[in-house]
Formats: sequence, structure tokens, C-alpha cells
Amino acid sequence: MSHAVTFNHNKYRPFTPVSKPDRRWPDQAITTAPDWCSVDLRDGNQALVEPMNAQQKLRLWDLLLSVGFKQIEVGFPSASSHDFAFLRQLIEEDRIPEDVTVQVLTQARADLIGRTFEALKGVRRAVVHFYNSTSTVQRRDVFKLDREGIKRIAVEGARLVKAEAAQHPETEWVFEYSPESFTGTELDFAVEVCDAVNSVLEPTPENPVIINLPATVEMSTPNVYADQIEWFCDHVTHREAIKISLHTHNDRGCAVAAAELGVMAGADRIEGTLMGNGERTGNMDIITMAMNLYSQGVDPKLDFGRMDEVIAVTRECTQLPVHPRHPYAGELVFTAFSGSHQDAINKCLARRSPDEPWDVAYLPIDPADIGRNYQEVIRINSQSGKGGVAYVLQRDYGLELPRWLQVDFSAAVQGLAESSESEVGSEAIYQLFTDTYLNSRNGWSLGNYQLQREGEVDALTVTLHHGGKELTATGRGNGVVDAFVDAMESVINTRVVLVEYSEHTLGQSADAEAVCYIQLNIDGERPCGVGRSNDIVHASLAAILSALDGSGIAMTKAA
Ligand SMILES: CC(=O)SCCNC(=O)CCNC(=O)[C@H](O)C(C)(C)COP(=O)(O)OP(=O)(O)OC[C@H]1O[C@@H](n2cnc3c(N)ncnc32)[C@H](O)[C@@H]1OP(=O)(O)O
Ligand SMILES: CC(C)C(=O)C(=O)O
Repeated sequence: MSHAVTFNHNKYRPFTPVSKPDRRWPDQAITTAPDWCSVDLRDGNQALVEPMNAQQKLRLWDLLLSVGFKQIEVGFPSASSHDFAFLRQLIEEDRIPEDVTVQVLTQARADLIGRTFEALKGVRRAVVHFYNSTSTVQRRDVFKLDREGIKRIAVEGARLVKAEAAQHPETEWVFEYSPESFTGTELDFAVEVCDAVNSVLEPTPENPVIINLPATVEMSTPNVYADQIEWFCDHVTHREAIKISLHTHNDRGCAVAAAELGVMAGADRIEGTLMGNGERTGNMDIITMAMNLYSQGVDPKLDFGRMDEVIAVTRECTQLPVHPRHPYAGELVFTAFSGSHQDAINKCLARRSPDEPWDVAYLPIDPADIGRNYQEVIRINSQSGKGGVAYVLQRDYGLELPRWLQVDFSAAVQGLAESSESEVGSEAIYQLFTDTYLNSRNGWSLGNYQLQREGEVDALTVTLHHGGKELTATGRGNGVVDAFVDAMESVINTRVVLVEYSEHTLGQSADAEAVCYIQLNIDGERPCGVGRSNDIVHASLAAILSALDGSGIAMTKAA
């Protein structure tokens, strides 16, 4: 394969690690949920091919409330009349619950800040989130300003939001400042700018400012981001009066990991979106991070118990598909196709008692917790093994196949899966089971039989049908199974050894059907058979005949 001349890694530079020999975050664990802020209606919306209409925004807003978000960034009202109108609608229709705070974004620019406060008029409580880019590249190429110039934008923004807020004391104001493109900003400069902003805002522990440190572009491994967060927390002034918020993007695929390590490094708050929708590769996926906490026994303070509804509404509003393997939410994430996984899941679920902590191989959480059922856990294709097939027959048809029959039957399922080159559904598996063991394969069927007890010995006379002909056989033995094996030995004139026998009823009642599973040894061949009847004796005889019938060679001697 020839390489395109443009595919040249020499064009790029590695990220600079943070020199931090005293790092503490690797020893931390997350034991409580951070404060969550959904930015679906702002960062998520600004990244959509077709931004949400008013109806879709309301739908998503209601969903976010029902999941339990207490802080929701609802838009950039100074940038768009739609965002402005949506915020007005929430305020004027009194749609913001007492315990929920709306947040709005604005650049640190006078006209935009003025318009932002217009949009917020009459709101009970709000987070005003202002930002300006501080990164080296944006300073050089976008703003063409030095550090002082960039700091001035931030400080002026802080002064303006504070002044605007002071004119509306009826509202409870919270300020949030982002040194946008924090991950491309020298750490000392990020601290310098945020300190300067805070010297205007004058936060206190009772009235803290939110300092949001965005990985506007994810530029390094998550450990470096965590180092940056810890370094920032160690050096910023008035840490006790600041809520450190994180807002990670997923350019390198590690937005959730970065946010998690960032929380370990001292952050209090997380901004993100459902399913990680957002600019480019998206924002941090709050579902994944919250469910990661949940799976560790930490209350995520968000309720994803109705995951399918969350997915349906999000998909409808964003018009974005959900990957079938999206963590926790995707259609296939609790499904095992491969044999060894199925076998392990099957055994763990069978052994598990419901009052013990969840500990099931390959399933990090109980699918039932998010409204999924076990139906989807095990699905069958050519990668599947006997355990999975047995699980499906047990789950859907109550058949408890003994291990040796699982082995025998899995070859048939494998053959079907390979020839069909597709998934094999539960009904097709059952049909194959019926065709393989329950329907006569070579035309033999059981007619009447008579059993007589003579002392310690049972004598059996049985009628067999084949191709319109009738054949009577007799046998003696210790019990009816033994007597029938004896009768069949005389029919095929070959030694028949009963190797395995297993039975169960299909239900609790006295007249419940019985299922009998048999394995024979005939000249080294080990045919298996299954019989099913309201009468256990009939089921046993039918199973033996099924095994003989299926073996083909044996019964040709009788035909
Ligand atoms: C990482 C993020 O997601 S940040 C949020 C991004 N979201 C959005 O941008 C929402 C949609 N944006 C918009 O509709 C528009 O950009 C507006 C209304 C906000 C601004 O519109 P305009 O002023 O017409 O245009 P534009 O966005 O191109 O503005 C760029 C100007 O603002 C300046 N600017 C950009 N960001 C900031 C900032 N945070 N603070 C101060 N000035 C800024 C730029 O230097 C540039 O200045 P110049 O015109 O002197 O060259
Ligand atoms: C405005 C900021 C927080 C942002 O959206 C980003 O940096 O991605």
C-alpha cells in the first residue's frame, strides 16, 4: 500500500507533560458524584447539523429535568434569537423548577453580555457563564494579542457581568468563567487570568465562582489533563471560594477518562452532554460517566433507569444515531454472541442470589437497572457456543438441556449459523431442536405399548411404526427404560447402551409435560434423543427411539 504524501506525522508536535512530581490525584477515588451541568441545549445544540427547534428543545429540557439535572446550560441567548426566545419561554412559562438553575453562555463582550442579561430578566437564579480564549494559538492568530491583552478581555467581561447583575438584585446570580482552550494555555497564565477575573468577582465560600477549565480540544492523555487540573487547584488564589468545573471534549476519545481523572485531581463539577453529542467528536458523555459511578456503588445523582426513553428522546431531538455499542446505552452492550462469554454469563446468572452484590462476568451492571431485560443478553450466531444455546432454550422454552446434549446440539446450531451467515433467533433454534430430536428424522414412531411386572423384572411389548409398516418388539429389564432398550436391541440386532438419562417437567402442575433426554452408545456412536409427553414413561421411550432414529445406521437394520 502506498502512503499518501500528506500523511506525515512529522507535521505534529507531542504535547508537553506537566512537571509535577508531587501529584496526588492517582491515589484518589471518586466516592461522590460531582455537580452535573448538562450543556446539551448549548454546546450539543451548536454542533448539530440542524439545530433543535423550540419543540425539540422543550422535549430535551423536560428529559433533562426528569433525569435529575439541577444545572442546565440552556443556550447562548446573545448569539441566537432562538436561544433567546427559548430562555424567555422557560422563564415566562415558569418552567424552571425551584431546585434547578439555568445557565447561559456568552463571550466576554459588552454587547453580548448586555443582551444576555436581557434574556435572563425575571429569572429566579442563573449561572452567567462568560469566556474568552486564552490559548497560545488563539492569542497569536485569532486575537493577535499578548497575555495582557487577553487578560484585559477577561477582566472587562467580569466587570461587565458583575455590573449587569448588580442591576437585577431580584435574581440570585452565579458567575462562571472559562479560560476557553484551557488545554492549550500555559498553566501559569490560566491561573493568572482566573485570579484576575476573581479579583473583580470577589467570590466567597458562601457565594463561590465557578471556574470552568475546558479541554476545548482534547490535546493530551487524560493523566496530563489531571495534572493540569491539580496544578491549577494548587496555584489558584481563593480555591476555597471556587468551584472547579470541567468541560472536556473527546478529540482523542478520552473525554470521560479525562473528566474522571480531573475529578480525582480536585474538580467539583462536570459539564457534558447525553451520549456525548457536541462539537467535532463531541463533549464528555454524562451517561457514561454517571453510569461508571453507578457501577462502582456510587450514587450518580442522575437517574438513567429508563435508558431507552433517554435514548429515544435524545435521538429524536438531535437527529443523531446512537452507536449500538455506545457504553451503557447502545442496543448491543449487554449482548454476548461469543461462546465463552455466554457460558460464563449463564453460569454466573444461574448461581447468583439476588441479595448479593452484582458480580457477573462480562456484565459490569445488571441490565435490568436501566430497563433492559435478559432477553438481549445472549444472542446466537456462528461465534456462539453451547452455553448460549442452552440459555436461550431454557429462557424461552423451559428446556433444561444436560451438558452432553448441549454439546451435541451446539454442532447443529453452529451449522445453521454458518450456513445462514447471520444471527439465529430463538424460534429458529427451537425449530432446529424439534427437527433434530423431537420430530422423527428417519420415520420411526412409537405406537402402543404394554408393560407387565413379573416379580423383579419388567416385560414390555411395544409397537413401532415405520413407512406404513408396523413392527412389534418385546424386551425385559429392570424398569421400563431397560426393557425398551432390550426390545430395541433385538430389533436392530446390535448392543445398545444407555449412557445418559435426564428428565424434568415443564411446569409445576401434576399434569405438566415431561421432557426426557437420552444418550445411547451404539457401536461407539453416541446418538442423543429427546422425548416429550404428558406421561414420563412415554417421554422416556420416545427419547430412546428418537436417539435410535436419529442415529440412522442403527434403525436401517430394522427397516
Ligand atoms: C468552545 C465553544 O464552544 S465556545 C461557544 C461557541 N458558540 C458560538 O460561537 C455560538 C454562535 N456564535 C455566534 O453566533 C457568533 O459567533 C456571535 C454572535 C457570538 C458573535 O458574532 P460575530 O461578532 O459576528 O462574529 P464572530 O463570532 O466571528 O466574532 C469573532 C470576533 O469576536 C472576537 N471574540 C471571539 N471570542 C471572543 C470572546 N470570548 N471574548 C471576546 N471577544 C471574542 C474575535 O476576536 C473576533 O473579533 P474581530 O471581529 O475583531 O476579529
Ligand atoms: C465555552 C467553553 C466552555 C466551551 O464550550 C469549550 O471550551 O468547549
